[in-house]
Amino acid sequence: MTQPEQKPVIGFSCGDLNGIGIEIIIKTLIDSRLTELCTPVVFASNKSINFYKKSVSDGNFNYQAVRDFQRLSPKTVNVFSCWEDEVSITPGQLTDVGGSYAIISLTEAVKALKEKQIDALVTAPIHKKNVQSEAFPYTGHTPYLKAAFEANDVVMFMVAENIKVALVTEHIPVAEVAQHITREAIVSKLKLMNQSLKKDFGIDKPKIAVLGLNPHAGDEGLIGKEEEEIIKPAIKEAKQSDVFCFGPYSSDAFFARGQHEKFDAVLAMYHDQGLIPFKSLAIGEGVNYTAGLQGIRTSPDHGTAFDIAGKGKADESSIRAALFMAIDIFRSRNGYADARKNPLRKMSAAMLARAVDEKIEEE
Ligand SMILES: NC(=O)C1=CN([C@@H]2O[C@H](COP(=O)(O)OP(=O)(O)OC[C@H]3O[C@@H](n4cnc5c(N)ncnc54)[C@H](O)[C@@H]3O)[C@@H](O)[C@H]2O)C=CC1
Ligand SMILES: NCC(=O)COP(=O)(O)O
Repeated sequence: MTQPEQKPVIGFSCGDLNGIGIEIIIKTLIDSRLTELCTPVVFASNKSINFYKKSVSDGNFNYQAVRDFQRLSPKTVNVFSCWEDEVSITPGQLTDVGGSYAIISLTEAVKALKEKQIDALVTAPIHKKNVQSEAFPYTGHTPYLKAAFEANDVVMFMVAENIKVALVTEHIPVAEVAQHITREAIVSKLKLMNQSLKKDFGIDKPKIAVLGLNPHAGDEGLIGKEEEEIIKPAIKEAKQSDVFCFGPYSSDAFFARGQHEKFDAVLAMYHDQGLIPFKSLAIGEGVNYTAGLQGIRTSPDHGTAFDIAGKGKADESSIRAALFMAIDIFRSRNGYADARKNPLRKMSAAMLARAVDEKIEEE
């Protein structure tokens, strides 16, 4: 892996072979100026890259194929060959092949992230259904990464310039949401958000809003008890752990009235409660970040988009934002560590004034 002051090595997993993943990766990395900021490594195969090169208007995408991280070129895009097989690529179709090669790419990339061969990983979208297997029983990248890194907890953090939204529950049926809203889960997500906002986004004293679960945040217990019995006590507990958090707020008007602008981030109770306002306000430039993980993983905020796959119509703005965010977080984490290397630097002037010099006995 690179030294902090050098440019980071950023891996890309290719996502579903029949989705828009490889197309948006090519559309992003075709801009050769990016190699001044990072060394990109795409986990895929030459043939799959060549297949999608055609759907990019000028098709003029240069790369070098590698099988050894020692041979990465810092001057061009590197394609790390994960398979040599002849694979049938059928854009727009939900096939086992599309899913299984997505997982080959992802597992190879995550291995590289864990072994610090790459500094951060940008994942292109997978289809949740066709990746299911005994080896991959996960409803997405987030739970897979949590298991791969043996993390106690992680939080799905949707991040854009103008809005940051994290989720308590992710990909579970709506019928099961309420039973997963627990005090422990909320406190854990709040602590992870707080830590991530400081360490990854450089916000010293983050201010977090917590949404309610029920209409009108339960209307003082009339329309559901979760706010009174679970969410308010969780906010109180998190505050005692130095998390500057407030709520629960009624979610229906929260974003429409611009309340999110008064906070550094918002914790939503379930997927659509957070992602509908997020995607509407991030206007195509939102990033899905897995906070709480030792490794850095970002992703575009959209899915496989089978309806437009292979047609050259996919917009790469979100995956480009995911790449820039991965680079920023890499820098921010290193800066955070550096700034705290010497605790003396954190001492206030008053503390320094009160400090008494250690007596050094003369020989
Ligand atoms: N990070 C990941 O791996 C993600 C995976 N998914 C998965 O993707 C699959 C399809 O999900 P959907 O709900 O249909 O959402 P989707 O994001 O794939 O598509 C929704 C609509 O947005 C359009 N769209 C999406 N990305 C676009 C882009 N970059 N440029 C232009 N148009 C774009 C699509 O054409 C479609 O009309 C599901 O299996 C879902 O679970 C969804 C979100 C993230
Ligand atoms: N709605 C976000 C999504 O589907 C991505 O999930 P994950 O793959 O990042 O866990």
